[in-house]
Amino acid sequence: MDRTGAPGGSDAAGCAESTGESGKGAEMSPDNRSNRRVILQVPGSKSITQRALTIAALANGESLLRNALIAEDTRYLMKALELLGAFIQVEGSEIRITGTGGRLQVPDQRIYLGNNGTALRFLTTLVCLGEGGFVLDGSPRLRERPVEPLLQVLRCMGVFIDTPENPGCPPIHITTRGLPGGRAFFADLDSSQYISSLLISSPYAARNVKIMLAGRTVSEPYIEMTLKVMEHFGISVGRQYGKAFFVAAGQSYVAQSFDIEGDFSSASYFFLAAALGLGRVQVPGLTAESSQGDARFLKILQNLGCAVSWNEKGVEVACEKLHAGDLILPMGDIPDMVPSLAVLAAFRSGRTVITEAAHLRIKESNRLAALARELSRIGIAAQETLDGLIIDGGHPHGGDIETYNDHRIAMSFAVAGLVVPEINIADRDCVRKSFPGFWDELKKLA
Ligand SMILES: O=C(O)C1=C[C@@H](OP(=O)(O)O)[C@@H](O)[C@H](O)C1
Ligand SMILES: C=C(OP(=O)(O)O)C(=O)O
Repeated sequence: MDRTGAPGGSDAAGCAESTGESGKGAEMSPDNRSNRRVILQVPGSKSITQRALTIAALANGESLLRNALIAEDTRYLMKALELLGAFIQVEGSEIRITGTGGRLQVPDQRIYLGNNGTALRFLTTLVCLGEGGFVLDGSPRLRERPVEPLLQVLRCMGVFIDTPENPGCPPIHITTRGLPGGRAFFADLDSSQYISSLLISSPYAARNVKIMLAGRTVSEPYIEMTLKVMEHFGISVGRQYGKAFFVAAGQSYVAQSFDIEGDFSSASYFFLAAALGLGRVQVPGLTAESSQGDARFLKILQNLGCAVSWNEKGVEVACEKLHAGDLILPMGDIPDMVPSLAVLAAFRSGRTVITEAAHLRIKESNRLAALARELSRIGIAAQETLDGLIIDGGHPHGGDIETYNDHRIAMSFAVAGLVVPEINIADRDCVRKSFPGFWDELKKLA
């Protein structure tokens, strides 16, 4: 299936159409809010910040990251990288980081990562570059998030790894004398982060690394993003048809200045607001040529009738009326967009079938279960399937929303709360993971 989402493409397989009366658009903006222009700021991309931090921590010399995300996840990662020997200074959204040159310090404590899945996966390979014993650990939820496919590959290369408390999950005990390198096979993965992790640290392995992918790989745009950030810091990776990657041994990253673009995942909540008729939303700092796969959410909105326009500052999204009708949307490549899409589906006339999204079960919460349950709390029929959700749009009403300590559940339902009175988010603070300023920005739409 074509997943480009280009207008006229088959991104939205099904039979969406503009019905004139039955769409919810008219009801969504009873007070003509859809015409006002609201400028909303988003922080730097979480995924790019975490790649740049990890790579800069391996580089020789001082890197400067501008417009970095400073939030709970990146703070946990920075603390971890400091324990491993990097020197880091934060001023506003700028991070100066002096790398280790790949010579890691062995911390005298476990490395605690909260619920930062990306950092857990990235550091699992990175600590293998050291000499000694390392323990990676995190919150109770992180202790349920799997790393086993990556551990198997690292064990095959000769690293000693133990997960004494929960098989394949943190705490991860790693005893190492450097990353030996060699061949790595992955099949039918539930996270792209294993591949990004191996790619990032492979230049420092003792031998060349060849990564081969068989079967299904999820969240593929994140692998491209990894390659792009590696390239920025001076390392290019050989590849064959997107299914094999080759990293030559004996290389090192070169410290760089790096401007980090705005975060499309964070911006999706404001795009959602525009789609629900809450204003012409402008988000500066985003680029149409982004390596962030989540930019595809805009294509989905366009296919549903929203107007998306770009200028040199960023993007503007506006929506008079959403197309009604049944849709099938495969979301395997952009899992973080599913909460935003699910809330949109709740307000749209017709059935939305979200597929290829089984990996949402291993995120900050089991997002498929969480979304089905919370949508039903606001009166929307939503059913979990093997690999996604079936949502029948309708007329959401108020309700108390449980967040499961998941920032994306909180932020997507918060936007629903701007359309429908009395949607109360139980734990507002959980947005600190990726977007501490979220509530202040959202106020501009209220
Ligand atoms: O590499 C990354 O920065 C990420 C990859 C995705 O995870 P999976 O590859 O585990 O789906 C995404 O959900 C996560 O928020 C960030
Ligand atoms: C899944 C996410 O992050 P991570 O895997 O890094 O915890 C997310 O931010 O939605």
